[in-house]
Amino acid sequence: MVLHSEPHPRREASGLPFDDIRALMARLPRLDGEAAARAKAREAELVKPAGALGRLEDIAEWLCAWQGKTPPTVARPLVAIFAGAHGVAERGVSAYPPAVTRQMLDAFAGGGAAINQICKSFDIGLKVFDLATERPTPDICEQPAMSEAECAGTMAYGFEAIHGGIDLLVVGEMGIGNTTVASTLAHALFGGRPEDWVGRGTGANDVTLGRKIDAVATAVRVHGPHLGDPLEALRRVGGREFAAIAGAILAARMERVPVVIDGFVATAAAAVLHALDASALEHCVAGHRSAEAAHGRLLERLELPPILDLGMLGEGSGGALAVAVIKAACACHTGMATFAEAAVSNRGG
Ligand SMILES: Cc1cc2ncn([C@H]3O[C@H](COP(=O)(O)O)[C@@H](O)[C@H]3O)c2cc1C
Ligand SMILES: O=C(O)c1cccnc1
Repeated sequence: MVLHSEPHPRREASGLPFDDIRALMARLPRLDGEAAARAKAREAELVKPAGALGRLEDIAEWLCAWQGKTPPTVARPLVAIFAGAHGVAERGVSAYPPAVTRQMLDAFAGGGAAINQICKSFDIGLKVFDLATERPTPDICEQPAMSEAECAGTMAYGFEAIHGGIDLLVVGEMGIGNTTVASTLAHALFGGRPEDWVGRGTGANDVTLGRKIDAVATAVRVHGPHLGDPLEALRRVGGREFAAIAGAILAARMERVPVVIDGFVATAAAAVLHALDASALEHCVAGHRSAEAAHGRLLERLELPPILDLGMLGEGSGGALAVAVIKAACACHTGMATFAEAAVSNRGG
């Protein structure tokens, strides 16, 4: 496991750092249609009834389309966990105290967290990005979480997730209180009522749940007039791990690295890119639908059906487990014999 710490907004000197992000968003690469067509044709030849591998066939095609090659590979998958700390957590919006975030960073480094075991089980790399967790972002109910420079700089820091020649990226997170932030972002981006987007996170009781709903409603009211721009929403009612995840997904798109989105929190970060450009998540799959009810709602809005539905809670864990399915899809697509090679009679009609 590799631990990275402290993001540095690199663009303090620049006038409008979001312009750089918008410039990237204006030139998103598209999928490789020829690779996708080759993959589809091969699926039809493999020794199985047509469509018998179900969604695995779509996944293999998606990998080829975004990696721009047939056969695809899942030889160097990576889970990137972005850790952030949130001023809003001081409002008592989580079942756990804010100190747990840094304690979990130690657990990741020591190999004792759930995500360590899942990565080990399926030979997945793990990098943890500590986004200044000793310095929580201001309470979003009172102030913006980040300046524009810090937000854009943290997105740029997220770009580093794809360095090192990876062929599949899982985006995950750690940050006590961040389901409240995710709910606020979702409410800011999609409207509705605060309670539509709020759930129990790590196990909030009814009192804590009430505080979560209040916090979401307050933050959206305080920043209301500015939330029409998704990047403004990200910097005002988001947090550092949200910015870094959005940046990592964007960098992966530019480099044609397919992405697996983990739970509710990672999906809320991804939703910012989707709000900027509805095609921005075409290189992504949802690895897992978490126990948070609002996650399902968000995935429906983004038209991202989850691969798994196991009631897991963040840390990249559900996304990492989905890598096992994606590896199997890749192995079948690559290693299976065709009807001709296996000398099995193809169907007559
Ligand atoms: C020990 C522990 C390990 C975790 N791993 C992920 N989360 C998950 O819970 C947090 C968000 O939930 P809330 O908004 O209710 O605080 C995030 O850190 C998330 O990844 C954890 C939470 C805890 C307590
Ligand atoms: O789905 C998630 O990301 C999630 C849900 C609950 C708690 N922490 C994270």
